[in-house]
Amino acid sequence: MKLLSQTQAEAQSSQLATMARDCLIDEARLSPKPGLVDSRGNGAHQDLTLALMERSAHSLMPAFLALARHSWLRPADIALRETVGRLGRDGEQQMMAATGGVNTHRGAIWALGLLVSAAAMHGGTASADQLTRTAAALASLPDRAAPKLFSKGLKATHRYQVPGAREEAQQAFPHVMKLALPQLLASRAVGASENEARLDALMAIMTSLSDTCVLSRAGMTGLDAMQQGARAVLLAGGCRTAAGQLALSQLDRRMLALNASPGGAADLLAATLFIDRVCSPEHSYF
Ligand SMILES: CC(C)(COP(=O)(O)OP(=O)(O)OC[C@H]1O[C@@H](n2cnc3c(N)ncnc32)[C@H](O)[C@@H]1O)[C@@H](O)C(=O)NCCC(=O)NCCS
Ligand SMILES: Nc1ncnc2c1ncn2[C@@H]1O[C@H](COP(=O)(O)OP(=O)(O)OP(=O)(O)O)[C@@H](O)[C@H]1O
Repeated sequence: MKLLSQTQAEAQSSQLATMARDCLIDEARLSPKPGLVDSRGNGAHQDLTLALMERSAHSLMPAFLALARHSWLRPADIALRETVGRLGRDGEQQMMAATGGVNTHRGAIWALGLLVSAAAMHGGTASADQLTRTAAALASLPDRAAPKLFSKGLKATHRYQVPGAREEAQQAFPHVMKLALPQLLASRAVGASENEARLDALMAIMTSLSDTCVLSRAGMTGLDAMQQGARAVLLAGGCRTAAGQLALSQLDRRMLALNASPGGAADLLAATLFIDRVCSPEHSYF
């Protein structure tokens, strides 16, 4: 009996890690995304390519697998928070080794890492609400081993007095739960293709996120351009309409002109796709 449940835990952990990796690849390939790396090219980035993003996503499989295994049926306590912190930092090192020192997925490791852990903590049976609340509980606990780094993201949150990646997780991913997932479902329901529905979900995040990637490179001007441009796409009817596609290409040009890239929004789209997949009733795993 014990052996059977161990085998199940192992198989399900492996499935969670595979889903997290696939969501990163789906996000990276999704096109056309404003300012971001996609199947068309490098967006506003000098040091990133689609091939590098995909290599990075593959390099993160062991980290996601370790996160799922160590979190399996565990409660949200400081011991688990510290384990997850260590495994997340190991994942960052694996990413850096795979990319020759380029930050391809730091924010994504944080968001997806917490969600993979949360799914494993629930042993596979969780709603989107439960998943994000459990991830938030974990993200809100202190990690004594966390290095005191003054990152670009922290600098932007202090300078502009806005929430960043930590707060998004600690507040149970409001941009995923209140904006992206409802938009993904609404766009699918009106007949958008899967590609268009995902782009609409990305737009929904961009209407409101204080994306510290954009703030660091292009300040408040860049953030305003991102939020207003994304609203214009959705107001025009979203990416399945000709007007929405025109607004999207205008937003893309504007982001490139400002050297802005909404990496935080891209991470939260990957998180949205992960929750959509994990909580899908068609998913045989749950
Ligand atoms: C919390 C993290 C993301 C650091 O955030 P910080 O804002 O200090 O720094 P940094 O600029 O390096 O990275 C922020 C990244 O988050 C993403 N992001 C930017 N803005 C936002 C936002 N508003 N909401 C969500 N994500 C965002 C972007 O990808 C950005 O590059 C993370 O690297 C971290 O501290 N990890 C520690 C390891 C850990 O505890 N892991 C546990 C889960 S695996
Ligand atoms: N498709 C994508 N294109 C670009 N960035 C992405 C994409 N998907 C996710 N990201 C996120 O964006 C972040 C990278 O953004 P960025 O390059 O602005 O960060 P940086 O390396 O800290 O800053 P800079 O490039 O300004 O030196 C990563 O942490 C990653 O998680």
